[in-house]
Amino acid sequence: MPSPKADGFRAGFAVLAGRPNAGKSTLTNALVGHKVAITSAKPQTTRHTIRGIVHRDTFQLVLVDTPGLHRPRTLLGKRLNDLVADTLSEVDVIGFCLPANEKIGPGDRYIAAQLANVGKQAVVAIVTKTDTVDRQAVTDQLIAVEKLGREVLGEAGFAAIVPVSAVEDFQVESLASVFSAYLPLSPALYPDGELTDEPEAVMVAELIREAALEGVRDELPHSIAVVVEEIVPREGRSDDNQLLDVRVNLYVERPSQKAIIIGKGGARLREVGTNARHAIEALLGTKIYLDLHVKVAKDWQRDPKQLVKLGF
Ligand SMILES: Nc1nc2c(ncn2[C@@H]2O[C@H](COP(=O)(O)OP(=O)(O)OP(=O)(O)O)[C@@H](O)[C@H]2O)c(=O)[nH]1
Repeated sequence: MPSPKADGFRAGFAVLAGRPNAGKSTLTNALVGHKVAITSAKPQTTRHTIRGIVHRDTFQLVLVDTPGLHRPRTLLGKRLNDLVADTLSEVDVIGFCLPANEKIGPGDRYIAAQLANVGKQAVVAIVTKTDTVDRQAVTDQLIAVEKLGREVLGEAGFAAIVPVSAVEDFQVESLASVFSAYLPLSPALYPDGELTDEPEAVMVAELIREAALEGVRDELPHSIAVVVEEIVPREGRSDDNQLLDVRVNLYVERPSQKAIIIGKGGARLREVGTNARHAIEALLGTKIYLDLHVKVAKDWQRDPKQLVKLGF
């Protein structure tokens, strides 16, 4: 591996924006490739969650996520808009995902307008899922995206427009190099080392906690503890088809809180599981099977024995 201090090395943060289903997670997986090395649980800025790290010989791109960006319906008006703009201003480049197979809609325009507010960051438009449509449709979408860029960002428009297919690995590497051009000259921010179990489990726990609190933060402010029991490779799988079994217990203090987490007929817990699984797969760059259980540990916040058991 070349020295991270080599001349010309660039490192920094990028966020993938875009409405739900635009292909952000799949693209994150494709960019990150297989294993991700994470040795520190906390990114430099605690307002972001790391989704994955792209290590290359000449640059290191840290893909982060920003709460509130993708879900306009949960935004609390201007204050949260400001927060999103504020948080986004800490990344070096923004990728804005627009699927090739769907017309640009109000959700896309809403996010585009938010990105326009951020100010100085380059916004790279990414036309995703190009494998789902024919060439002409990709061309038409590129033209529509160009027009959107000029509408929301002024004459200069988007910094670049890159068509990609994460599924067919079309232009994924080109996109990584386009991003790298906007990163500052800097040594690598995270070591390209071995994955150690402990920080990996911390990150996984954080992603599950975040998914479990989504939408119920007011009802369950500090009443959730997440314990990752084990992360083990499933036996008998080939190297290019690995699966990790991730076993997790989620502790709440009261049965009423357990009911909130689980939701009607288990619907909410299934959603939590799916969201957490996507995030963890993007982080680890490999498929996982998430075995998630909710348990009541009475008054764990006040009980030192429980706290020790829960890893505090
Ligand atoms: N054919 C094809 N399908 C894709 C591609 N990228 C994503 N998809 C599919 O599109 C759907 C949504 O992709 P995700 O990556 O989950 O989208 P997302 O933007 O992360 O969605 P949210 O998590 O809801 O915000 C999934 O069913 C993917 O399999 C692609 O390049 N080609």
